[in-house]
Amino acid sequence: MSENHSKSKRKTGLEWKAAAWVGRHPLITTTVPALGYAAATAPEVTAWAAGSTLAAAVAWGRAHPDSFDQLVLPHLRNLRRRWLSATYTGPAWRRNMREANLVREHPSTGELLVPRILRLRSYSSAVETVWIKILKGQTVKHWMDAAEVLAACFNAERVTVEKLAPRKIALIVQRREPFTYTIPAPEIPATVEEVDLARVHFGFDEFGREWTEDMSDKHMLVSGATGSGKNSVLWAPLFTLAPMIAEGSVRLWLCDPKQVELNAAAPIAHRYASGEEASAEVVSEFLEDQQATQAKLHEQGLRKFTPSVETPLNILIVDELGAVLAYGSDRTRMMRNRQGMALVGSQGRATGHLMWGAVQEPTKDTVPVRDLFTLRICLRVTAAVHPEMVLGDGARMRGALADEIPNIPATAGIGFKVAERTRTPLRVRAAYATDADLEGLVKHVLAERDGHEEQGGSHLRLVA
Ligand SMILES: Nc1ncnc2c1ncn2[C@@H]1O[C@H](COP(=O)(O)OP(=O)(O)OP(=O)(O)O)[C@@H](O)[C@H]1O
Repeated sequence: MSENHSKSKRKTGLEWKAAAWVGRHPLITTTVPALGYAAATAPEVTAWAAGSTLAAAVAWGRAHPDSFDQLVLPHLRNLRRRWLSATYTGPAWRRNMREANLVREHPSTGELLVPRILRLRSYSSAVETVWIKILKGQTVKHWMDAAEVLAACFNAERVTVEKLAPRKIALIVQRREPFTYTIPAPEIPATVEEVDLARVHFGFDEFGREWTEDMSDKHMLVSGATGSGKNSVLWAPLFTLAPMIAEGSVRLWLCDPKQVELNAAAPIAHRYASGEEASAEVVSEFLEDQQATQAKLHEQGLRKFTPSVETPLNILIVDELGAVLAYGSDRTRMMRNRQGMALVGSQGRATGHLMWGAVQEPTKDTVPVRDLFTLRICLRVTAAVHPEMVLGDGARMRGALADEIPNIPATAGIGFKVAERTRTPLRVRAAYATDADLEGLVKHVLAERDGHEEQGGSHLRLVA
């Protein structure tokens, strides 16, 4: 058979196109007619059922916002974005595709071929991901080149393209930047009793909710390029912990290989090390302390510890993990640090020995103990692979576009964490403590400590 015979100039019949559409959208094509039929035949019953469902949903949302936000809200958001907004529904989608030059005419029938939406998920009010079947002959590059026009058409701040399969891509559409202001340093609780380790204040999330973390047993990793604001994430929780630091039930072990960032906290630290060699000493002392506590708990037949002055919560804070674990000057020392931090990461939680670390490049080569961190925060990074390295597989696809955060001072402290239950990335911003705030924090802790210390003696021992 010749080519001409196999390709008809007639378009596929509308009824077949409609049937294909119905096949692709079974839920909507069964529920809408069913509701229409019910409303026509039994309007009162339908109105009563609709009213009760609405009332139940409102009651649920008010009684238990957490489960409602987790189980119901995402579906409502998907529905609204996909079918009720003028971006992705039939004519609007076709218009947007035409504007972005992503449509084509069928060579023989002249029919307008439009890329097809396969699925949409609105992971938060700020981000949605749209799976698309692209046209034959189109490449990811066509779409990347059109990203700016698409953002304008969708009325979005940014659109990023991910390749999934030869003719399948995902558009990650970021609607808006929720943070246009700097968040001031957290308040210091007045007394130790007011400190809730399960709700340590870090800043705010994209929904305007307070961003708090349970820091009683978390190892925290903060990743971000230079100037992304990693220090603000390390400093913010110290404000909530201040009364415990003053009392001695939280002890800070600081490693400052770059010799600048954590310097201000030296006076309130249990140990402070500046430089690589001293940092290695602190890591090994920290491990010794962990092992001694393990032995003590074992002796007393205890399996769990509660922070107190006698059994304090110890936090090892390493300003630049790379310098301690990967590109420091002494290889043997780095291997010892790796081993030490691996033991802290795997066994420290039971004895109240936690580690918090900041890193610019979150690769396994730089942070071999990466997977041992139980709370991970990804600020602005320099590569598209970094968000996945820090936050886990699929995080970027779900909207953690940390590599797309503009490299400008106004975005410092903005990043993503992953919501524990849903694995959905949450955009957050850390509070920012100015030099004066840090000075105030240190003064406050020292003054409180004086009050606690009739017994005398300094908590600080500098490692030279
Ligand atoms: N949470 C924040 N909110 C607003 N601005 C911030 C925040 N954190 C930092 N900044 C601003 O960004 C600047 C750089 O921050 P910072 O030094 O903490 O970055 P970094 O990631 O630690 O960089 P480096 O790796 O070079 O040490 C700060 O001097 C401050 O002006």
